Amino acid sequence: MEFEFELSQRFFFDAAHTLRRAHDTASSLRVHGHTYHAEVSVQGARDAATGMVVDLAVLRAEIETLRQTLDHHLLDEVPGLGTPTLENLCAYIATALRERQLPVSAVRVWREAGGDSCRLVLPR
Ligand SMILES: Nc1nc2c(c(=O)[nH]1)N=C([C@H](O)[C@H](O)COP(=O)(O)OP(=O)(O)OP(=O)(O)O)CN2
Ligand SMILES: [Zn+2]
Repeated sequence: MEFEFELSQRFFFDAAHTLRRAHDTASSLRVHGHTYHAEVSVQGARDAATGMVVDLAVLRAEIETLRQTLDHHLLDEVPGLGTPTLENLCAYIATALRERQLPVSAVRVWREAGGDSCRLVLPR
């Protein structure tokens, strides 16, 4: 029987943004920062030779490359992100890593301070 595994790695980044929205706009409109936390999950069967779904060192290296496009950036100006919401951050991270041929199954992004969290589950 072939098992399916899910590996996950976490990272964080500090970034600024503004957020235009109908509700409670004053503070959100000013440029301000957050510490964002993210967790990327990859899913699949083991490679018979390596016993791995994907080498965690490879995943970590790809995440670090991606992280550099977000950390200490003004998210409003990050190409391809769109409005800097948690949803768009999840989609941005998932898209970037899938483009690197990683079998991403889910991405979660959250902010500890306000308790906000968003999880994106991708179809297989
Ligand atoms: N569907 C979504 N709704 C909202 C999002 C989101 O990402 N998806 N984000 C926000 C705000 O960014 C969030 O409420 C935090 O408020 P913000 O003005 O950005 O910063 P604060 O300092 O007020 O929040 P802290 O988390 O306490 O730093 C709203 N809706
Ligand atoms: Zn904010």
